[in-house]
Amino acid sequence: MFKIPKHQVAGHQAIDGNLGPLVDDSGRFYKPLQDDERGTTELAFYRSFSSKLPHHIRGFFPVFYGTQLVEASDGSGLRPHLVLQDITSNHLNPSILDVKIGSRTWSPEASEDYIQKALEGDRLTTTVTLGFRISGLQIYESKESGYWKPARKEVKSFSADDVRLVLRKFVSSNLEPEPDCCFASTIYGGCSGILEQLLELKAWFEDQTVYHFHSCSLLLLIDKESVLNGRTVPFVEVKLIDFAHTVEAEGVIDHNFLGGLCSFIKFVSEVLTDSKVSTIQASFN
Ligand SMILES: O=P(O)(O)O[C@@H]1[C@@H](OP(=O)(O)O)[C@H](OP(=O)(O)O)[C@H](O)[C@H](OP(=O)(O)O)[C@H]1OP(=O)(O)O
Ligand SMILES: Nc1ncnc2c1ncn2[C@@H]1O[C@H](COP(=O)(O)OP(=O)(O)O)[C@@H](O)[C@H]1O
Repeated sequence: MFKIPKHQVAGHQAIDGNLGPLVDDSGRFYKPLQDDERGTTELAFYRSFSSKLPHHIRGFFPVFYGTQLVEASDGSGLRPHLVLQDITSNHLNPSILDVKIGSRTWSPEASEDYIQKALEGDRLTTTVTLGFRISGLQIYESKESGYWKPARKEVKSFSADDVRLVLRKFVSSNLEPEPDCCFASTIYGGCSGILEQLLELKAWFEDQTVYHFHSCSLLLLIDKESVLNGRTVPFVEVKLIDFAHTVEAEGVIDHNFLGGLCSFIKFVSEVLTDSKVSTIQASFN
């Protein structure tokens, strides 16, 4: 039984008769293959990536189960879909950030029209200034208030300060008036926290000359309830998604992705450092 994903935060959506991804009850995510070269590019990536990446890096990608003909969400009939691991399955209230990495979201091989359209989006968002932009998000606050899931238009207008605030809210038990960042040390810090995972990815990007990941996103998923429940290992995942513009690197490092990743790491580190300073100050008061 296919359903519209409950926890999708960006990208094309299977609502109002549009073409978008579907999920099933067994933890699989079905992404429709686009008709143009974006579909063939993404399929070629998923078919080849596991043999080209070192073992310790493969876990940063959703598991790929092949393709399947599925009734498309826009009513256009059977269409091949990528069958992927649904990263959100098994989580009742995940908080999710989709962060599109790179100060350039287009591949040099793209058409002039596509480059112009992408450039406009890059300039209007923090992509050019920060080397990344938040593409979408949902943050779970509580049973009473549910999720904060700002509209696409609001997300696109985020400034650098808005990004800082979002990164604070992501690891807080409250969103207003001032996020408390009480989960920062467990979720951003720690030996399997987000920062450690990003640094592991960065170490690989400093060296890898296999792919250039244009317009690819980091999907950060956390489950604050797992921290509250005192799980020894809280649920914190970092995944890479969207390879519709990923091309072979031809022996050159992906400086576009690497630069954006370093910039994003700096933003996350600052939230962690500030939260430690606040904890120390509070202990003196
Ligand atoms: O036109 P938009 O604004 O919806 O652009 C889409 C992007 O949305 P965003 O600008 O980040 O909100 C969208 O980005 P997200 O996945 O939402 O981060 C994709 O980049 C999509 O392109 P493609 O299918 O990967 O080629 C983009 O779709 P296409 O227009 O290239 O089909
Ligand atoms: N494997 C996955 N499991 C769960 N959710 C996913 C998965 N891949 C993508 N998503 C969700 O779908 C959104 C859009 O995915 P993406 O691959 O970027 O699509 P598009 O090419 O339409 O931009 C992401 O922001 C995320 O919320």
